[in-house]
Amino acid sequence: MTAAPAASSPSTVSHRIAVAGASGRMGHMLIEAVRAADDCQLAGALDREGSPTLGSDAGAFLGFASGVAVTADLRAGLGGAQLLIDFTRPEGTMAHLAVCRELGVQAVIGTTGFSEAQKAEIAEIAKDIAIVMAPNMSVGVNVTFKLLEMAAKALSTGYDIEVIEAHHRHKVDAPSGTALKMGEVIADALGRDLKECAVYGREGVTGERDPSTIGFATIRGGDIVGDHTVLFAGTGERIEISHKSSSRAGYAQGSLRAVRFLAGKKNGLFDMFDVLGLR
Ligand SMILES: NC(=O)C1=CN([C@@H]2O[C@H](COP(=O)(O)OP(=O)(O)OC[C@H]3O[C@@H](n4cnc5c(N)ncnc54)[C@H](OP(=O)(O)O)[C@@H]3O)[C@@H](O)[C@H]2O)C=CC1
Ligand SMILES: O=C(O)C1=N[C@H](C(=O)O)C[C@H](O)C1
Repeated sequence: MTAAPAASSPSTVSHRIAVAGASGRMGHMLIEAVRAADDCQLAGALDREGSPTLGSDAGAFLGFASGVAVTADLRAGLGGAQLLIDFTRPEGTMAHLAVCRELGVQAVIGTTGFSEAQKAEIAEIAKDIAIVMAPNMSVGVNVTFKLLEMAAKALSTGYDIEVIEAHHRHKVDAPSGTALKMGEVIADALGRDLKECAVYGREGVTGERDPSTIGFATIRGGDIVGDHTVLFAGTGERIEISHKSSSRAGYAQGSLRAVRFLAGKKNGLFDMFDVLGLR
């Protein structure tokens, strides 16, 4: 009888992953998730120039030696990796992607706040390398997008639609990428263009609500991980569809599902609907 290889034996490791924003909230979560996954291996860790973590072991915050030093040298950080997981800022992601393209490294992008021009550039880059990009990697949020599509179609007249989101005090973009995606899903389901019907906050004498609009409200405070509610307000009733994250672990686990989905793919731009089979 042949013994099965140990779960952590090198023969089971198939995904060599670099993590960008290695000292960030998501960077830490991802390094921990990669460490815990039998089929993943940390192959690079990036932080930007000036970061106090440069040169230290990427696992130090967990008290373990990963053998990977945090670097700001993109070619050194990506050289040994098959894939980059990037949760940073749009300008950082764009710089990282340029090197990924050069080296043939795939990418899972969780960063939010891209401009339309940056999104178009990412679609161009995806002609050369395979990319999964999504404003929210959690399974629950992506299922919520599907619920919203169904609700919007069923409640297409007589209901005012408002997207309300709350996040921690450190978040720099608003509305959240997830809230914007919720707006897009609803607008698409209703045959509207979000660019034309979105209302981002209200102040002063606004006049009565235009029923064709989709409103957004943003709350920032404390350590809220991420709450999203879509309100369909009708006459005599309200429907609320909510998702609340109480941990970032779901974003990291979703990212690893995206890593596995990309295995063997040469190019193309995908999202979590592709990864989760929700399209
Ligand atoms: N898709 C999803 O499921 C999720 C997406 N996000 C998104 O991920 C991103 C990061 O979130 P979070 O981890 O909370 O943020 P943090 O601020 O905690 O971490 C960001 C990391 O990126 C680094 N960074 C910032 N700017 C640059 C740059 N120009 N180039 C390279 N690195 C840079 C930071 O370095 P430094 O510390 O030096 O500034 C830090 O290490 C946000 O856009 C957020 O919206 C977050 C959670 C889930
Ligand atoms: O910055 C965050 O924290 C989060 N950002 C993402 C977004 O902008 O939607 C996803 C999640 O809500 C957490």
